[in-house]
Amino acid sequence: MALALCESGRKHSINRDTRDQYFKAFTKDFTTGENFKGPDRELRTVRQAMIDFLQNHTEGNRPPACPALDPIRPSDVFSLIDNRDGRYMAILFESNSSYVGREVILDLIPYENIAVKRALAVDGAALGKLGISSVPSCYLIYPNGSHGLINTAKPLRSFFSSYLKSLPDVRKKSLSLPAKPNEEENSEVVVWREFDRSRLYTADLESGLHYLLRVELAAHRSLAGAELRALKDFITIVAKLFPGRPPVRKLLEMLQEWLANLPLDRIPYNAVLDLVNNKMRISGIFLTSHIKWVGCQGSRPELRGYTCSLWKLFHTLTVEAGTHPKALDDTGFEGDPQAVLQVIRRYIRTFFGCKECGEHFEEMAKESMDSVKTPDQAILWLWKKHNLVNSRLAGHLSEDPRFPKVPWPTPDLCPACHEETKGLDSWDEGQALLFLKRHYSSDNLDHTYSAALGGAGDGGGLAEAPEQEGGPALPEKPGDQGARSLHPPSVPPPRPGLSARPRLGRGWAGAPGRGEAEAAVPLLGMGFSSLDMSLCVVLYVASSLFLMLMFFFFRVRSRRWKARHHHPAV
Ligand SMILES: Cc1cc2nc3c(=O)[nH]c(=O)nc-3n(C[C@H](O)[C@H](O)[C@H](O)COP(=O)(O)OP(=O)(O)OC[C@H]3O[C@@H](n4cnc5c(N)ncnc54)[C@H](O)[C@@H]3O)c2cc1C
Repeated sequence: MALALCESGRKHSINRDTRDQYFKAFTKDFTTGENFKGPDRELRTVRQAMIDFLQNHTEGNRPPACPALDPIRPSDVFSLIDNRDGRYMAILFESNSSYVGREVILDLIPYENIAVKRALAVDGAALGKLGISSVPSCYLIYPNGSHGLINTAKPLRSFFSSYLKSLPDVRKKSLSLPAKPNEEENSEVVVWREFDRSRLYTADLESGLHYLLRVELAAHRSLAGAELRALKDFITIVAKLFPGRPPVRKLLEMLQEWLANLPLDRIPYNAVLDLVNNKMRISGIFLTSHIKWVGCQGSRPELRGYTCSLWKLFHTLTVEAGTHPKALDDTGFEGDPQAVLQVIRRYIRTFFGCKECGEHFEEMAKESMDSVKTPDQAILWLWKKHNLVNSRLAGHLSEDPRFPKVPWPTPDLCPACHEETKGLDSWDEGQALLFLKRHYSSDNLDHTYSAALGGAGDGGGLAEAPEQEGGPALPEKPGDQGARSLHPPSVPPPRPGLSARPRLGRGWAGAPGRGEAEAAVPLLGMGFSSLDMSLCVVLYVASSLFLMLMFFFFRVRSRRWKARHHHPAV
């Protein structure tokens, strides 16, 4: 709860077993706390009691991180306008009994470049001057001195808080990170791409697919058994449901058909890579070999990126399955509402580089994936679990201060999704489902910044070194501290085609060795891949057998003919 953020001394705590006890910050003497006896034990009542307790006890031994919770006078707003301090100043006008102002003040504690105050709607003249006709309302003074009422769809705490958090330059205070050892790395220039949070960017999905197929899978030298089945099923689902551009869809379809018709029970990863790189130079097939994050950009190279794009891909797949019921016909997955989720689950378990993340996901899947009975429930299941992950990771070192982990969609993206029930934020799941179907649909795909579509063989051309702008947020080696579980390896980006295997960080299961990477080098300098060479060997053996058969066939025939010729029937 936000209250805990105010204290640098003891924590206020609630003993839920018996009665609520509160401990003042910086209490030195032994104490059993102060009892609270409210009218009920509802969450809202307890939360408001905590706010009262915090507000009342702060006079003497005030925790330095705790902002003032007492109201200012409405007329003080005018002096705040005159004496601005370069930050945003938000003033919540509310009635005497309202807690919205204090809740928004507490919600914004972890954010910088903004201060929030509250005022009671008692001075009609001042309210009139400010144009306030109803409460609660939020009056905002901008850093440049302009000011006015803000417009939110509903006058609720979550809407005010979300609006204020999303103001330009309002960021989560960053937790101190260990300094990077290399000065040069710090001076890396990252070009920022402006984007619209309400759109889904093709560049993110395609960069994610490139990473998945050419980097994440490359940690597996060869694929057999359960791994191969997990890959086949995942590629089937993606090939049938990926809503992106036709050349990428065609590549996925080709890969899926190849995997589906494979007579072998073990394949080298290089064979997959050859297809992804379109070594056969089939026209109309293309997947970028460049990473270009747009909606998944991080404010630092090690933040966001791949894992963000993976979530977006997964949501897109569940939504496509929910909105195109026939898409999985003839795949063996038709009619199974859990199919997409179960295939995603096996991908995460088998291939996702962040093992710790995979374990968390598996726990959630074990707990409730079986309860999914319709494609719409599958969409909602993934959405809810993603929000659970968001709340678990809020405040984590892997959180990008520019993209705080908050329940999604935020009220500005989907006002209809948010409700307040008994004073607590709640979701309208029907509206959330509609929103998810819109947001993750092909109609919402934005091709801005996506790679120019190359001709045959351009995807992963041999001479092409991939650009890796912003750096992907690589899942990191298992076993490292959770907080640092998504750091990029300190290695150059992979070179698809030529030694196509990336040099991955320690601990990645099956990270390829040098010898294997060299196996992907074109053989005989003639552009033959290992797939081409194995096909040649098979053809060679088959034609030799055929020639030998023909030889014996004609030999036997000519002997019979000779025998008949020398001993004619009488
Ligand atoms: C399956 C999986 C499990 C993970 N588990 C862990 C873990 O245990 N520990 C860890 O440190 N990291 C984990 N990660 C990574 C982590 O969840 C984030 O991807 C990463 O921190 C980057 O966060 P982000 O800000 O880009 O937003 P992300 O959480 O990656 O979200 C990407 C985008 O999806 C949209 N979005 C956000 N929430 C939702 C939602 N509820 N429904 C639909 N769309 C939404 C938003 O547009 C957001 O920008 C996991 C990733 C995946 C794919």
